[in-house]
Amino acid sequence: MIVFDNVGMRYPNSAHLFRQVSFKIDKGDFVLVTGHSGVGKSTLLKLMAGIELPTGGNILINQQNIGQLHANAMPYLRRRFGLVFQDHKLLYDRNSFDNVALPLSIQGITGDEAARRVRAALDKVGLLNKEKALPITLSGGEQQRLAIARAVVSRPSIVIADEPTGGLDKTAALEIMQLLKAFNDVGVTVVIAMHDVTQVSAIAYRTLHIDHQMVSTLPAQGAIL
Ligand SMILES: Nc1ncnc2c1ncn2[C@@H]1O[C@H](COP(=O)(O)OP(=O)(O)OP(=O)(O)O)[C@@H](O)[C@H]1O
Repeated sequence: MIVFDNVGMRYPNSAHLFRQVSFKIDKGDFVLVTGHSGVGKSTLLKLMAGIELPTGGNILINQQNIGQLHANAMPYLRRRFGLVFQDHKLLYDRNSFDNVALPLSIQGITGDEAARRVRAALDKVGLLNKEKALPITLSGGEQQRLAIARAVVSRPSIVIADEPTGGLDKTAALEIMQLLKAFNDVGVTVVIAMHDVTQVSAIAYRTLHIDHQMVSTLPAQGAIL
């Protein structure tokens, strides 16, 4: 569970992005973070994942206050999260298999166990037949699916995706959303930042809308696929 309790955030030498923001995301929720460009969607996701720390208030991840965590504990917290960025952050000199294996090798998981988990993740995103392909040879949608495989290979309980459908056509965008929904259907909490929600109207979700330094919670919208 993710709890924001009176959270404030301002970058150095900048105005406040948020003031006294409070909300709760329950385990298994499927949440969209919406708002216009520059309003702070990416920052909100970074705060959730402990990549940025708030300048006020408290953020709790599964009852742990991340502001009070020892620096040594941060890597363990981050393992709960699978992160998907709009620009993929793939390694373009490594093939698909190696890209997905990377988070496992950082955790010391190698050999047969790693190979089994990498192939299971590639299979889930429909890229098992592309394990030897370099990312540059994949389409935009396939690269994004590869980034999702890399994000879920460590079996995170929360997947955070920043504009995961950016730059994709409607069909590829819907595929990505269905994929994220499939992980959500087996219990993974999914939080997605998205400025254009019209692409995903067929998916049920809760919305956190950011406007004027405030975050409001809107009820579920759309219909189940
Ligand atoms: N590391 C940083 N240091 C200083 N300012 C930052 C930093 N990161 C973001 N900002 C500023 O904070 C504001 C919010 O940025 P953020 O990326 O969170 O917005 P966003 O809603 O995700 O935007 P977009 O939809 O365009 O991606 C912007 O004005 C941005 O310039």
